[in-house]
Amino acid sequence: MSETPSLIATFHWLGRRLPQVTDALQPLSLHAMAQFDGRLRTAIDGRSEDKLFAAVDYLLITLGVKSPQWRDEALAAVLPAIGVHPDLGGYIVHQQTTTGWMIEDAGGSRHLSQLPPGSRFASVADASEPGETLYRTAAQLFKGVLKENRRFFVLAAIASVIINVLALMTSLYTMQVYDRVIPSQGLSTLYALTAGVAISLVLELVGKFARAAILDYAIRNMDESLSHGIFQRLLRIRMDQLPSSVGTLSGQLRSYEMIRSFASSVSLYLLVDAPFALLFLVVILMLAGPIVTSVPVAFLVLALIIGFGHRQAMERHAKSGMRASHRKLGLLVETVEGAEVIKASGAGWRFLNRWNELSRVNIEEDMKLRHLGESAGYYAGFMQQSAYVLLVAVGAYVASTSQGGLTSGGIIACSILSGRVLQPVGMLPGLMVQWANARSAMTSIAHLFKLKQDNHEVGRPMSVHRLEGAFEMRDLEFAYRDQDVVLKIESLAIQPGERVGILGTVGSGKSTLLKLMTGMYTPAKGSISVDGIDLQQISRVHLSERLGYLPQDTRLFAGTLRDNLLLGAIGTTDQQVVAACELTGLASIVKGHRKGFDLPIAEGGAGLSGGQRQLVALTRMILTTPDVWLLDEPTASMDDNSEARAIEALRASMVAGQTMVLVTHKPALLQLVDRVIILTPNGVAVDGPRTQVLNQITRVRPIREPASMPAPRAEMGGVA
Ligand SMILES: Nc1ncnc2c1ncn2[C@@H]1O[C@H](COP(=O)(O)OP(=O)(O)OP(=O)(O)O)[C@@H](O)[C@H]1O
Repeated sequence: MSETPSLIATFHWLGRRLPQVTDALQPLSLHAMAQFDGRLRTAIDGRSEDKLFAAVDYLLITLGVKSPQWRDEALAAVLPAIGVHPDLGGYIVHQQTTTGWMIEDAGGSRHLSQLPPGSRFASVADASEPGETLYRTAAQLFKGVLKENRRFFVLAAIASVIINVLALMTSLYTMQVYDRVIPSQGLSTLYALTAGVAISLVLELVGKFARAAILDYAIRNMDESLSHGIFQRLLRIRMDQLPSSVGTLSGQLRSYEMIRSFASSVSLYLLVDAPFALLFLVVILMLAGPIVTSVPVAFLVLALIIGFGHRQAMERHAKSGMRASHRKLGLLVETVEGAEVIKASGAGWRFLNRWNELSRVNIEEDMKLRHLGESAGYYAGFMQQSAYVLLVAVGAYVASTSQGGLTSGGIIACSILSGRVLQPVGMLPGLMVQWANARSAMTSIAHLFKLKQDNHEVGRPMSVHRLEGAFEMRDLEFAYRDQDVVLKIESLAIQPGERVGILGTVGSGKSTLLKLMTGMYTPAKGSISVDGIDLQQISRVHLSERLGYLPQDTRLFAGTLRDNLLLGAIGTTDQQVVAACELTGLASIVKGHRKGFDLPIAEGGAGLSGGQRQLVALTRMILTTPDVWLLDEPTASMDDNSEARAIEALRASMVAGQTMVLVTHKPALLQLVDRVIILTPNGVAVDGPRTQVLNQITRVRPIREPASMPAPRAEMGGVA
């Protein structure tokens, strides 16, 4: 087994790549990646093949493969599989072909006539059992995460029993001192009792620390799993299901913090002690009889009634307060994003008015919630004090009127225990405010979980490793959420290898058609398929990999230029990045900046011009080497020179036989296509070979011919 760092690198690549290959798998957490790395290094340093396979077993099990089976040969029936060679490292076997195997390793995808001898193989096909690791509802997620951590709660409950039993000692000690030590002046008994109670106090303290540490650990675990689960759900929401308000959506996601703060609140820890109120009541009953016990019982019931009486109002205010705060967040996002337009149009005052109105509602609801919490708190305090006084009074009455029964030590012990019974009630108001917030946060998150996901209701999405690009649409209708139909297509077929240009007036549905072809949106009616398979049946991850989509509004993300170019790419080498940048002309921007590829890019791509952003997006797309190219106005913000270069870059990057669909208003781009479709909201108006359609348009109104309009190239495929 070699010790080269590149051997480790092949396994690191495998760790990053595998979750994407079978998309039902969970991505590897940083912690798991570190564990995997540690095991790998031990195996490689010790030159132990067994340990190497054990390390890869760890990776597979972490990713959801129940019991990895290693074989000496790859079986076509159980692909995809991973191959491990002790010297060459890890790779993925995707497909068996008539002449060999399609494999993928850190260097990219390749065809091999035979798999490297000495490799062993384990299938990862079983790992994508649907619904195994993904929760369908928010409630399932919360329950699942609680279940995963239940052993910690059992330990915390055991610690609670010990703590509460030890807590009895103080009251019993007091009783013994009053009833035995003082009357008999037994100092040695006092010393022994005091030593005993001191030990029990220390043990109680230790127990409390231990319980807090256990719960802390459990809550941290739950926190990680919940935030992971919620964000993962967000990433899987189908595009046409996403709420139109970014603010509301981010508010809904952020509201998860409320649940966390509820789950980690100190009062919740103390609530664990609540069931022990029953134990204390039993002890009071044994010490002082039913009349005295009725006092804490009556106050406990009364406090609970008052507390829960406040609950409904609290939840109502929490809900409307949260709604206002989500809308405030939405307004904030919109204002920051549109600051330039707001300033230029002098509309600041409108936004300020809306902000003030939302703030007013938000503050009012918060105040009401706080007042309710405070008043419930005052009542609880009043109950505790009254219970104490009444217990002493009733105890004294019972002691005075009955013979040989209750002693003064017994009364003091009972009053201490009664305080313990009512202690959780004092926590109730604060807890209820947090509960009200957590409940409305739960409702928000439940809404998020109700939105349909990619591959909705498809039991096992299909894996595709290559797309021919034959699209077919039948009786297609599409409407954005709760709106009118914006696109109708009775019948449209695109053959593999065709290069199609889509023209049409503003708002005629060109971009919408392209979005539907990506499979990110689903039609309200009718069907859309690629290579004979309904788009929704194909795994979203596989579609994203094989289907290149360049949207009209190019979005870049905070980070460096390199981060943006490599977004989602794995195994792309620096040479490939440089070559793609040379091709599109992005290289001149890189060379012109002191930081080169590390050029910082701010949120949303600020720092680059519109045309530069498009160049980055185009280069990114070229680097992903898709099978099908869906381009929406790829050069809309470019000047003529940049556009000409972008056209050449596209021409050079598209392989013969690949399908391309291009939406454009720019005649120059039409040189890339050999078929033109003119779209209207009511469907396809014109469809035919480029020259014929352009001539037809020119007869109606003159159109500028593309600057250079070469004859359709052989590899562009035939025209319809
Ligand atoms: N996210 C959206 N939510 C609601 N309606 C939308 C959305 N996007 C587009 N529309 C509507 O759908 C219709 C078609 O829009 P689309 O963007 O597909 O047109 P287009 O032909 O690409 O226009 P353009 O040439 O201006 O880019 C328009 O009437 C538009 O108002």
